[in-house]
Amino acid sequence: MELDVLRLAVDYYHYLLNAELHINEWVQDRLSLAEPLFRFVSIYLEPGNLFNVLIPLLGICGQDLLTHLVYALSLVSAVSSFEKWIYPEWRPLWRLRELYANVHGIRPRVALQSHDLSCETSGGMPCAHTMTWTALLMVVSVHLPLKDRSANWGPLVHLLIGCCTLCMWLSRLYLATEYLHQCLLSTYIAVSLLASFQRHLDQLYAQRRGWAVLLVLLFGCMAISVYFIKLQLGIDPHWSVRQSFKWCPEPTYMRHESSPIFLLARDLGNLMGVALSLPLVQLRTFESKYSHRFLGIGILELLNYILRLCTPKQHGRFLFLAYEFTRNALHSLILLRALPKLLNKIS
Ligand SMILES: O=P(O)(O)OC[C@H]1O[C@@H](O)[C@H](O)[C@@H](O)[C@@H]1O
Repeated sequence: MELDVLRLAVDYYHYLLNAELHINEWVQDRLSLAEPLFRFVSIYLEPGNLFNVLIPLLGICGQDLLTHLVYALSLVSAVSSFEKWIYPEWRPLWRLRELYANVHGIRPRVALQSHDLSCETSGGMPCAHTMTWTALLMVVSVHLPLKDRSANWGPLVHLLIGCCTLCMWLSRLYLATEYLHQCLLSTYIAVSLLASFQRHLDQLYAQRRGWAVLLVLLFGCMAISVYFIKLQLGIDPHWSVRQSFKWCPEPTYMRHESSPIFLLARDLGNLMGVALSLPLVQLRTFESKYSHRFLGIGILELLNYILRLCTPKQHGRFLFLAYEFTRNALHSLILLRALPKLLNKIS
């Protein structure tokens, strides 16, 4: 009986995945005019660019906003990378190609175009672009200097956030990197995470450094355990990378920086930087002049850019991961701890 229910659920899930391919096809057919916008959104608003460009830029407005953004988005992005590592779900293009490759199976009457940006190497669920983008918009909305927030501006701000999020969904659907349910669930997860983050904001800022560092190390150990558990169970930990290699029309479109292990190293690095900078209760209230903030953040991001260019990609996986972990940890540590102290002294 239980087995029948399970089989029914699995069948329904596969049916849903196949049916949803028509949504991607519809978006590609009907909204091709907006392709430049969709490409812009997926390239420039991807999580890596948010951390390296947009968050520091927004951080010029104030330390409180910067601290809130780095802390919340590091958590949200880490959750997304963990989920991708534990259970990498299908992406529409992989699934469609697999269905067509199966000579005995039923082939759906769907045609999807593959783009250079479609060659992602991590799983489809959750959509990291959607999660981090939604979280960023929500944090920024909390800091908008609006009078009478609830009565007049509240609905308008929510409408704006909704439109920007929709634009990200359409971009991912158009590039056939995500299914619609993955976009919807990602927004739901991001909103829920942000809501509970907001509820415990004071405690989170007041956390002790030692505990937080221990927790990040524990997350790291969990990620390594997942790898070995999967090997024990006969599950390929690199399934998503292999799918990408199999179906990407041009291997040079694939990027080291989007592989699941890299994403984990990047996000654990960000989290470690946040953990090392705790407690943040006082630091986030440090005031400084805009011109000083502009200069300080500008110099830091220039150095970060040079370090990114020097990433050792050809000297083995371990060096690459250790470098990325350290660079991201230092980046958030400086943004949250060293920068406010330095600017406060100068101002
Ligand atoms: O999950 P998505 O939205 O398809 O994105 C896949 C990856 O795309 C990369 O460009 C991002 O740097 C990663 O953070 C992200 O995980």
